[in-house]
Formats: sequence, structure tokens, C-alpha cells
Amino acid sequence: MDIIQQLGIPLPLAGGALAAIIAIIASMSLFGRKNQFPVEGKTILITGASEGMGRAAALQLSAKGANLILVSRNVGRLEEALVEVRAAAKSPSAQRFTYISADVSEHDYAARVIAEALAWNSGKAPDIVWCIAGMSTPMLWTDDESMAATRRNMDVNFFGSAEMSRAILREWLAPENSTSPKSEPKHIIFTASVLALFAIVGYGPYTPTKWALRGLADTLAMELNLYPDNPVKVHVIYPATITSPGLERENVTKPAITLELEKEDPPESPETVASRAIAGLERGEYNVAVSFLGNLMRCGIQGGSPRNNWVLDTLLGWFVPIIYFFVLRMMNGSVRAWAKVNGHPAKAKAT
Ligand SMILES: NC(=O)C1=CN([C@@H]2O[C@H](COP(=O)(O)OP(=O)(O)OC[C@H]3O[C@@H](n4cnc5c(N)ncnc54)[C@H](OP(=O)(O)O)[C@@H]3O)[C@@H](O)[C@H]2O)C=CC1
Ligand SMILES: CCCCCCCCCCCCCCCC(=O)[C@@H](N)CO
Repeated sequence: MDIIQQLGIPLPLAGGALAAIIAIIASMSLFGRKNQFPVEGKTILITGASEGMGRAAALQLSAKGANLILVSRNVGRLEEALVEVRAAAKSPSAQRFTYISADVSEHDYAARVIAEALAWNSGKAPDIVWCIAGMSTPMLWTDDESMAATRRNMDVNFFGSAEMSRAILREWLAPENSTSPKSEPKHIIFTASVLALFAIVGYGPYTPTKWALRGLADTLAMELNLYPDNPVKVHVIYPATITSPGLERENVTKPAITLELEKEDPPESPETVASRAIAGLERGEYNVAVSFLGNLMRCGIQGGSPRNNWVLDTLLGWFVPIIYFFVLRMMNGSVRAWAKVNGHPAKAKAT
């Protein structure tokens, strides 16, 4: 205690950090028992499967024995991904792979994709659907392009996943597809971002699209209780910065101050993010964070979301506000300091 005080670390912060570390270590071992996300022999449809995190997830699920349906727009890239996914297969003779080209921002695209998936799979629906397709065009909210960018981000990130979840749930939840409460659940997985847990300057067109996904997922998590004979589990993944082709694209429009604040959180490879996401799904988590900071952010904003672990999430959730006292002072301080050095953003941009 004395040492901590001598170092000048506030006592609640030290206590919070300690509790956080214990909670995360404990949650790793507590949930490590039964695989809640078995994929061998299952058919998984992934949107955004040709690049970045989606491609990495497809490769890893292929190595675990899943059949895969890859969805994105560019056929050339889909074909390349399909070759890699096939090469990664656990049992090449038993597993089946295909792709469907679709633009997830198009109205009603998902009904067509699910119909094609069923036709390929002898009338059987995919067992797991993972919506990963997404985009981001960060910029300041008063920039000329920001409203058009917001609509585009909403169409791809929110409606792209919303339409897919609705199309597959209409299939899974149909009365003729009832099984029994004890049968293995289907899984619908959304991909948000840590920005849906903690928003920062410069992501106005993007962050709301990921918060919207979280709102939809929480709604569905409760609504699915209406169908005990059609068990389906909902999950949301919250990656932080991923070193993907998408990151290179978004950095073209990213404000300098946004880049600066993001440095607080180290980038991860698509492979790391995919494997941590899959590990979280295997532990049976609802909100899946893929880093230590992500887990703190997750516990800091639980609201009415289903809990991964009531005790640990609650304990951790009590300490995060104390951490935010310091983090928010630091972050807002950095933004004000940037304004002081660079002047009005419009003028800073012109020079
Ligand atoms: N990169 C990051 O730092 C972070 C990303 N995320 C989220 O994680 C997910 C994966 O990101 P990341 O690995 O960077 O992805 P990439 O941007 O690298 O790849 C995106 C994938 O989605 C496909 N896609 C994009 N737009 C559409 C569309 N309109 N219709 C169909 N498919 C589309 C792309 O293929 P094609 O172009 O051929 O259609 C590609 O396969 C996204 O939802 C993203 O928002 C979350 C946190 C951080
Ligand atoms: C208790 C919690 C402490 C919080 C510390 C905050 C550190 C700042 C993290 C900002 C990370 C932003 C990642 C953006 C990822 C993304 O979604 C985009 N790249 C996609 O466009």
C-alpha cells in the first residue's frame, strides 16, 4: 500500500487495475471448459470474407473443419480467398467451400444470398452466420463529405448486417425448422468495434453504425427467447485497430488527431483478432472483446446486455468509471492541446 502511494498511483486506480487483472485471468480459466462454438462439420457463412479479419476467420474455421460460404463483392479476391481457405481445410475430402458475390449495402441482398446458400447446401441453411463486412471513412463531423459518408457507412455496416441477420433468422426461426430446445444452437455473429464501447474524435460517420449493431444485437438476444424450439445464440465482436487492407483505406481520410489518440491502443493482425474472437465464441461469450483494453471498455458499458459472467463483469464494471476519470481527462486534454497547436481544424487542413 505504502509503495503504491509513494509512487503516486491513486489507490482506487491500483485496486481497480488489480481487480481487472484477477477478473480477466479468472474468466479465462472459468470459461475454458466446454467448447460452446463447435464448428467441425458445420456450414458457416461469412460476409467480408475475402480480406482482413473476415478472411483470417474463414481460414481458421476451415482449419477447424467447417464448410464455408464466403461473401463479398469482388469475385477475383473471393476466388483467391477460396483457394487459401480450401488449402487450410482440416479434412479436405469432407469439407465443402464456395463463394457468393454480393454487395451488402444493397436493399434485400441477403434474401438472395441465403437462397443461393440453401441451393448450394441441398436445402439446408448455414448453421452459423458471421457478419464481418464493414468499412470506415473517418473525418470530422463538419467536413463536406461527412453526411454522405455516414449514410454509406450505415448502409454497409449496419444495414449490411441487419438484413443478413433478418434473412437468416427468418429461415432458422420458421416453425417448420423447429427442432428442440436441447439441439445445438445456431449462431448469428455481428462485428462491431471498440468504438461502440468508447467513442473518439473523428469517427462520426462510423461509430454510430457500430452502436446501432449493438442495439440490434441486445434486442435480438431478448427476442430469441420467443423461440425455445429454434435455439439461436447472438454474439457481438469488438475489435480495436486491425492491420488490414481496410485500415490502409480508412487512414486516407483519418484526421491527424484521431491517429494520435489511437496510438493508445496497439494494432493487432487480422489473424490475432480472428483467433481471439473465435476463442471468445468458444467460451460462449455474448459481447466478445479481443484485448485487455477492449475487455475494460466492454465492462464499462454493459447496460442491458447479456453478461459473459455476472460476477466478474460486475466487479470489473465497478472499477472502469475510476479509470475513465483519468482516461477522459487525458484524451480531452490531448484534443485541446492539438487545437492549441494547430488552430481551427479548417485552417489546419488548408495548410
Ligand atoms: N480495421 C480496423 O481497424 C477495424 C475494423 N473493424 C471492423 O471489422 C470488420 C473487418 O474489418 P477489416 O478486417 O478491416 O476489413 P477489410 O476492410 O480489410 O475487408 C473488408 C471485407 O468486407 C468486404 N466488403 C466491404 N464492403 C462490402 C460490401 N459493400 N458488400 C460486401 N462485402 C463488402 C470486402 O470485400 P469487397 O471489397 O470485395 O466487397 C472485404 O472482404 C469490419 O466490420 C470493420 O468495420 C472493427 C474494428 C477495427
Ligand atoms: C477503460 C478503457 C480505457 C480506454 C482507453 C482508450 C484508448 C483509445 C482507443 C481507441 C481505439 C480506436 C480503435 C478504432 C478501431 C476501429 O474501429 C477503426 N479503425 C475502424 O475504422
